[in-house]
Amino acid sequence: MYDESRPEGAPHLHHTAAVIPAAGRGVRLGPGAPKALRSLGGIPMLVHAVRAMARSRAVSVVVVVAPPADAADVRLLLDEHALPDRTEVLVVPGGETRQESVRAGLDALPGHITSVLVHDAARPLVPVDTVDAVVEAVREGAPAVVPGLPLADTVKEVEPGKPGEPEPVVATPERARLRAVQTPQGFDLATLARAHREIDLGGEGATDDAGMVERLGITVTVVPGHEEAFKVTRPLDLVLAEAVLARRRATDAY
Ligand SMILES: Nc1ccn([C@@H]2O[C@H](COP(=O)(O)OP(=O)(O)OP(=O)(O)O)[C@@H](O)[C@H]2O)c(=O)n1
Ligand SMILES: C[C@](O)(CO)[C@H](O)COP(=O)(O)O
Repeated sequence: MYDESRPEGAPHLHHTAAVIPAAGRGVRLGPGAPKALRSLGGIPMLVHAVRAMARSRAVSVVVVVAPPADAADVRLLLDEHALPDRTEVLVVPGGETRQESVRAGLDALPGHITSVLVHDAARPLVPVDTVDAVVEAVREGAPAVVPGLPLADTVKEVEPGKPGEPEPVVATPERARLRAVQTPQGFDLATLARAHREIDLGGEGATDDAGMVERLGITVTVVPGHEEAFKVTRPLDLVLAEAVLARRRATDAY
C-alpha cells in the first residue's frame, strides 16, 4: 500500500506504477470471454495493454485488476507472455464496478510508489509517447493528467428517455471547449488515493478517475491524446484494432 505519511504535493523521487482495470465483462462487445481476455492479433487484449504500459521506462510496477473468477488464469497468462524484466507485474481480483476495481489496484501498490497511471485494458494500442507525455506532466507537478482529443461530432445534451425513443435536446455545448478523454490517466498517488477514499459515487461508480479528483476541487489537466488510444467497446472497435495492429506489425518490429 502507498505511503500515507507523505503529504499531498510534497516533493519526492518519482516511482510510477500503472493500474490496469481489466475486470469488466465487455457486455457491449457481445457474448464471449471477459473483454480483456479476448484475442487481438492472436494475443489477449490485456497482454497488449500491459506491454503498452511496460514500454514506458518510467513504469516499474504494473497491477492488473482481473475478473475475480479468472485471477489465477490471468497470472498464468501473463507469465506466458514476454514482458520487460524491469517491470514487476502483480495481479489482484477486481470488483463490481470500474471504481471498485481501480481501488483494489491502488490497495495493492508497493509502498515506494509515488505516482500512478490508471489505464483501461480496453485501450490496448495506446502509443508509448502518449504514456510518457502523461507521466512527464505528473512528474512536473500536475496532480491529475488525462490525454484527450478534440471531438469530430457535435455533441447534444438531452433529456434521457426510454431506449430507442426520441429525446429532447436541452443544450449544445461549444464543441471547441470539449475533449474526449482517454487513458492512461496519471495522478500523484496521494491525490488519487484521497479521491478514492473520500468520493463514493455508489451505483455504477465513476466513469473515470479524473472525474473523482475533480470532485475534490483539484484541477485536472488535459494533454494531447492519440487516435490509436481508442477504447475497444463495440464490435466495430475490434475490427479497427485488428487493422491498426496489422499495420503496425507490417511496418515496425511490433
Ligand atoms: N467492474 C469493472 C468494470 C470495468 N472494468 C474495466 O474498466 C475498463 C473500461 O471499462 P469498459 O470499457 O466499460 O469495459 P467493460 O465494463 O468490460 O465493458 P461493458 O460496459 O461493455 O461491459 C475496462 O478495461 C474494464 O475491464 C473493471 O476493471 N471492473
Ligand atoms: C476511463 C474512460 O476510458 C475515459 O474515457 C471511460 O470513461 C471508461 O468508460 P467505460 O464506460 O467504463 O468504458
